[in-house]
This record gives sequence, C-alpha cells and structure tokens, in this order.
Amino acid sequence: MANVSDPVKPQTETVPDLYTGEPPIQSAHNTWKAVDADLGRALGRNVHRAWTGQLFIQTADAHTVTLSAPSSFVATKINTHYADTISRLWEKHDRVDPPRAVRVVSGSRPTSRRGADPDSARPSLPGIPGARSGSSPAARATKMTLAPVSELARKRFTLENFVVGASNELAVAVARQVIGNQVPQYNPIMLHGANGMGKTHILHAIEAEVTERDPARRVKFVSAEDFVAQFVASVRGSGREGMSAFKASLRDVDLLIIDDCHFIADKSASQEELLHTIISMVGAGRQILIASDRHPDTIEKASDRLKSYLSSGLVCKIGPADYELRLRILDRLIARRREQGHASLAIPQPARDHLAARMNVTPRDLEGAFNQIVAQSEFLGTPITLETVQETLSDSRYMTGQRLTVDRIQRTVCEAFSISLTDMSSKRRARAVARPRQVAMYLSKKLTKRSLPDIGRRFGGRDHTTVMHAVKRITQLRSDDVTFDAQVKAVEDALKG
Ligand SMILES: Nc1ncnc2c1ncn2[C@@H]1O[C@H](COP(=O)(O)OP(=O)(O)OP(=O)(O)O)[C@@H](O)[C@H]1O
Repeated sequence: MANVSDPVKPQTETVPDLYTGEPPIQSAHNTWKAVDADLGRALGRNVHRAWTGQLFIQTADAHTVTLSAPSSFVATKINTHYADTISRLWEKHDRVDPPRAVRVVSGSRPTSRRGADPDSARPSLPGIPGARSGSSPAARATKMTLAPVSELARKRFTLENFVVGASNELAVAVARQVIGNQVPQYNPIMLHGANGMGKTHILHAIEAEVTERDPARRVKFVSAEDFVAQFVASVRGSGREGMSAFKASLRDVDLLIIDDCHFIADKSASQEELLHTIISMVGAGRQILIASDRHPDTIEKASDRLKSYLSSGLVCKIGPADYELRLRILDRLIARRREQGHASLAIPQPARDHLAARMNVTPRDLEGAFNQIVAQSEFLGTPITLETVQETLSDSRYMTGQRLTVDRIQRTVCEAFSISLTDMSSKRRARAVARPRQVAMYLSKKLTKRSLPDIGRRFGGRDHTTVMHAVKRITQLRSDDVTFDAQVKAVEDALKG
C-alpha cells in the first residue's frame, strides 16, 4: 500500500490483478472512466468541470490509486469537499476486489518534465488508505471533514491575498465583521455568487483568521456535501448517539461555516437538518455563515421555509469581476509567483491587458489561464508575449467558458434581478418577473445568434412575437429610463466581460 508520507513515485507494481487480469494502471483508468461519468451526475456538471474533472490517474498499484490535481489549490478543494464522493464512487466501480484506496494529491502529469509538486507528499486524504478495510463511509467522511486545511491553503486563502473590487467589497467587509465580532451582528450570513468568484477563498480566510486571532473561538468548516454524507451516515448507521454526535459536531461551535449549500437543495431530509441547524445556531447566538452559488430564493427545490431562513439575516452577493478587478487579480498572481522564486517572471502590458480582457468569466478561469501561460513559457523556455497569450487563449477550453448561451443569459439575469430560473419559463405576468424575463429575451437576441422562434422556445415555449415584443419594449425602456438602462448594461457587461 502506498505510504501517504512518501513522495509520489512512478507506478511500480505492474503485476496483473488476479481478479481482472488487467495491470493495475489499466484497471485504474477503466475504473476512473466510470467514476468520472458518475461524478458529473453526483456533483453537477459545473462543479465537476471546475474541480474533479481535472483529476487524472497519477499512479496505481494493487492497493492504492493516486489521482493528481493540476494544483495544490484544486487538490485541497477536492480533499475538503469531494473526497468522500470520489471514494464512494471508486468503491462502487473499482474493478479490483477489494477496492483500492484512492488519494488525491497535486502534481504534474507523469510525462511532464517537472517533478511532482512537493505538496503531493502531504497526506491528502487522511485516514483513507489505512482505514479502507475496516472503516465505514461515515467514519471516513468524518475524518475527511475534520482534515485541517493545509498550511499552504491557510497561507494562500487570506483576506490579504483577496483582491477587493466593487463586486466583492461587501463580502469582504462582512468577512472582516465576522472575524472581529464574537457576537453575531447578522445571522445567518448567506454569501452567494457564481462558481469561481471567490466564495471558498473568503470562507477559508475567515476560518484561518478567526482560528489564529482567537484559538478559543471554536470554528467548524464543512462542505454541504460532507454535511449530507455525515447526516446520512448518522441516520443509517449509528443510531441516536451517532445523530446526537453529528448535531453536536455542528452546533457546539462558535462559528459554523457551510460551503456550497445549494448541494443540499434536492435532499429533503438534509434540508430539514440544515434548517434546524440554522435555527439552533441563531437561537444560541452563534454565528452561521453559508455559501451558495445562487441567491437563496433561486435555489430550486429548497423549501420555502429554508429559503426564508437563509434570507433572514444578511444575504451578500459576490458579483462578476470587472475588467479592472481582473487586472488587479492578475497583478497579484504575478507578484505571488515572483515571491515564490520566479523573480524574473515578466508579462508585458499588452499581454496582461489581453488576458484580463479575454478571461471575462471568473477569477478561477483567469488563474487557470495564467498558470497555463506561465507553465508553457517555463517548459518551453520562451518569453511571454501578446502572441503567446493569444495563442494559449485560443485553446478551446478557454473559449468554451466565454460562449454566450441563452441559458447563461437567463441565469445571469435571474441573479441580477433576484428571480428564480423557473420564472424564465413560467406563465407569471407580475412585472417583477415579466420584466427580467423580457431583459433575458432581449439580451438573448442581442448577444446570441439564435432566431426569435428558437429564443421563444427556450422561454417556456413562447411565440416569436413575444420575443419581438420584449426586444422592442426593452429597447424603448432603455432609452426612456437611465436607471433601467444602467441596470441592463451592468448585466450585459457581466456577460461580455
Ligand atoms: N478577488 C479575488 N482575489 C484573488 N483571488 C481570487 C479572487 N476571487 C477568486 N479568486 C481565486 O479564484 C479561485 C476560485 O475561487 P473559489 O474557489 O473561492 O471560488 P468559489 O466561488 O468558491 O467557487 P465554487 O462555487 O466553484 O466553489 C481561487 O484560486 C481564488 O483564490
């Protein structure tokens, strides 16, 4: 069995497995195909694409499979949020009997000219390899959730490293308020914003700063996925005591942080448990901080009661980063890379401008493109120029993030006007719903190549004349009403970057 304190070694054990007859690395690849497909379904396409979809098989032997993430940040996020799901699915699909332990490390592909990231020596899934034979999923879930954020993550995800702009300044102010005040001013606090906007960064920064400033203040950070896994495990397996222990582990703290809460939405029993957790924390005067990729009102399948409690304290949005903020994030990335020993790293101004202008989706995409450009220049020993940046960004992976679809327009409009996605296709005619719907139709016509009938179909099967009317109405309103015009322009800018 691989010792997690060893650095990642090339795969050594090539003896075919007695059960499958396949070499371990081959069966690992085959198993991964099935797990990869299931992960997309279990976590949702966006989450999978952003995180677990980036994993690849690093090594495999008869006992352990090592999955590698492209950076220590991605490895940390996967280990703190998705490790249990990966383990569970691996166990389900592994072609080797008994199923192998899985661990996630950060590091480059085996064919790379570079060695594995030193981070990879860290035990990324504490307890997993040694615990496989005897430990229950619940026990493993608990261990994983309690795994401390790595030192590296702690140093990196600080408020100091978080670049503040108009789209996130409220969230940062709220974070500072939570860090500085033991007595909650607003409770619960709900932080929402699309994937990759920096929610997890802020949450980790709060956790780290509170722990450092005041070790007596008990802080618990849990992903919604682990919340569900532990809740289900305690319902199924460990009787009344297990359930009490689960509740206590969440509620007997001074600050409870729950990430990716939208994950709980379609799980009714977990929703109920979350609701009672919120009520209990607020009632006891203990701070609860929750992050989600959307406004509570637009979490489909969340009960009205849960939505109402989630919105009952303070709801704080992190909006899309504008060009100026993206440029400053880029500067921060460059400065950090220089501090890490790449003192000569240089990106000429036109290349920086191009990068910040093109990578108009999220800070995560910007960071991914930056890493790609720097790595390419290091590996090839070539300088970074406007041309090399243009070439890298023409890669389809970066282009797909920017493609404007009716679906993306609808989601962005819903977020901007705080209505639910179902309202886009509903028959509701109240102005609070009908106007944003018209805005989404107008923007779909303006920003995509879709025909009027096609757009109509995507709004609950409406006629093309309805879309035409929406386009006329919004055009008229924009010229009559400057405030409304500014509102629509903000949405359009966010979509175009
Ligand atoms: N304002 C910012 N300044 C510096 N880095 C940022 C900023 N916003 C985001 N990032 C970086 O972008 C990456 C993605 O951020 P993070 O994972 O916190 O997003 P998220 O909103 O939690 O996404 P998800 O919903 O997918 O979990 C991280 O590397 C984070 O450090």
